[in-house]
Amino acid sequence: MGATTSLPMYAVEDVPGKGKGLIATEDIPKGTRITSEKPIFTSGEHVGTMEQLEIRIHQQVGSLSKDQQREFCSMENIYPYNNSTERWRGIFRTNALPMGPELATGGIFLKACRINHACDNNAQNFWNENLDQLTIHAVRDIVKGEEITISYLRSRRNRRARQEELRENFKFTCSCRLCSLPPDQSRDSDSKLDRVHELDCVIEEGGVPGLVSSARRMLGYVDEQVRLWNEPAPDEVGLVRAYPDAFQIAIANGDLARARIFAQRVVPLYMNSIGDESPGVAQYSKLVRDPTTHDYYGMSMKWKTTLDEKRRKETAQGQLADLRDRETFPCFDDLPDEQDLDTDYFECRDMANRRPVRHWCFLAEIQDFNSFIRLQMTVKDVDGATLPLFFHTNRRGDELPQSQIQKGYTVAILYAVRHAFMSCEPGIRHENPQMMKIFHLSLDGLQSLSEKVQNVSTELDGVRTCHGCGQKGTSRKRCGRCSSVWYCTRVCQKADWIEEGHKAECKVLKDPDWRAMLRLKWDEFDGHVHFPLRTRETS
Ligand SMILES: C[S@@+](CC[C@H](N)C(=O)[O-])C[C@H]1O[C@@H](n2cnc3c(N)ncnc32)[C@H](O)[C@@H]1O
Repeated sequence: MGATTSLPMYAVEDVPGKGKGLIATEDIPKGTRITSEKPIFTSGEHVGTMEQLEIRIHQQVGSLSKDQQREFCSMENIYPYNNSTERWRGIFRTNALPMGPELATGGIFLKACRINHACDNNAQNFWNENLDQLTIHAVRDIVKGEEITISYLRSRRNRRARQEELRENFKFTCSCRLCSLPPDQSRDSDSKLDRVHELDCVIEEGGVPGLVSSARRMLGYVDEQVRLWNEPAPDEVGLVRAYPDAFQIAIANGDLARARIFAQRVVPLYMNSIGDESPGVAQYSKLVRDPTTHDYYGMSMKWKTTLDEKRRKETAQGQLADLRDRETFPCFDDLPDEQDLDTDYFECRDMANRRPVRHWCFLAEIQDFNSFIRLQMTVKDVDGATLPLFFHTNRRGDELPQSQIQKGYTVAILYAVRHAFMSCEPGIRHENPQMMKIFHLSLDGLQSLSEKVQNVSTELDGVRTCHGCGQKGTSRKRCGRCSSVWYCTRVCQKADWIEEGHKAECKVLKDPDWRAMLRLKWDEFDGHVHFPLRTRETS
């Protein structure tokens, strides 16, 4: 892949209505490097005005060989001119191809500049800074006799926008396959391209902060783009733009498993369109090996996964919630800010009417507390960050019973938001006691318990796992207090109670709030829930 054969696989020929163009002289499979070449001259990097460009081109053309000058002068010029300097500038502006993504520098390439445009191009031009050459790769299979085409457009918009851009910049009306679709198919194609463009704009508008603050929404948009680019058949030119976005969203939120999958999808797409010695292929191959090397890694860990782990799916039917799931049980940094409309958490209305799109719960372990004027705690969150928690309850009797609060217990706050205190210290200001609950277990104990419940309380074909020794069997001996765990023998049960700490867990397992927390459909919001927490299954 990416190799150029010694004989060119194309010929420069007259193409009706387009001047000259490149025609394939053999079948060219997708991914083939059709040509790779150095410019005969460039605009240079810092050309500010037309006059400067004119001077630069005059000097450059003057120093070309006679053959190169002849070739250059035979190129198309769509601009009027009065003298040779203006003519050369016109030829340069008609033909120069970009050397880099910034479009700041353009170059004249004797072969590549002969390639005409098509909106559904079958080849792609790319300035490869590793090779210091411009490459042209086939992005689709090209058959012998077919014209080789690239896209002159910044992005693929609807038919009208494309035609306007081409008329304005290149003075021709495109009649490619996409521009010549029958009206109903053209309408379908336009509405798909309009939607892709609309999604591009929203993703771009969110910028880097949006990758975290609106991660779910952004990934949903990219997912929609991928679906659109796959209809009716995969369009690699579109997909190669979408997957890097998906990678960035996953890595910015700590989801190594998905980030790696997205990086894996980028690599072959880049190989096909820009070649295996391109910086993009090197960059994404490295990210497949270790996605944590990306700059955005660590911005947030709310979707944290290890490389080989599958991200846990939303609470599926019958599946219990996982207290280690960072989306439902976020760390402090991933909570929405009191002042922001974080669309990962809220529907996009105004601040006064923001409505959650799902439920979430902040979990933290109590490190210290006092109730000098108001109840105040210092807590440690799921990421190990320490922060203050202040309670402002105005209704008398709403305060939490002091007996419930102890160092080492875990506090759970529904719909928690970040608050900046007068001292500028970040923390949580809490007002509604119904949104808070203290569990008499450490945070780690609570998280492990949710895992254990998932693993040992469920039965498969009548087979259960003994909570004491871990062996599988069909025993019917169940803890009579919490009814949540099974044992193979009384000996196992006794040992678990005394030695393995089931005594402390049992209290939590019996708690209806705990049971409801595991069974709540956290992703389905149809009104706020509060403590005492009840779901249809637990009430
Ligand atoms: C970079 S040149 C391409 C090579 C050019 N055809 C030649 O003969 O040297 C760009 C110019 O080619 C013509 N051209 C390119 N693509 C075309 C298309 N799809 N339809 C009509 N003219 C096209 C336009 O005049 C455009 O300004």
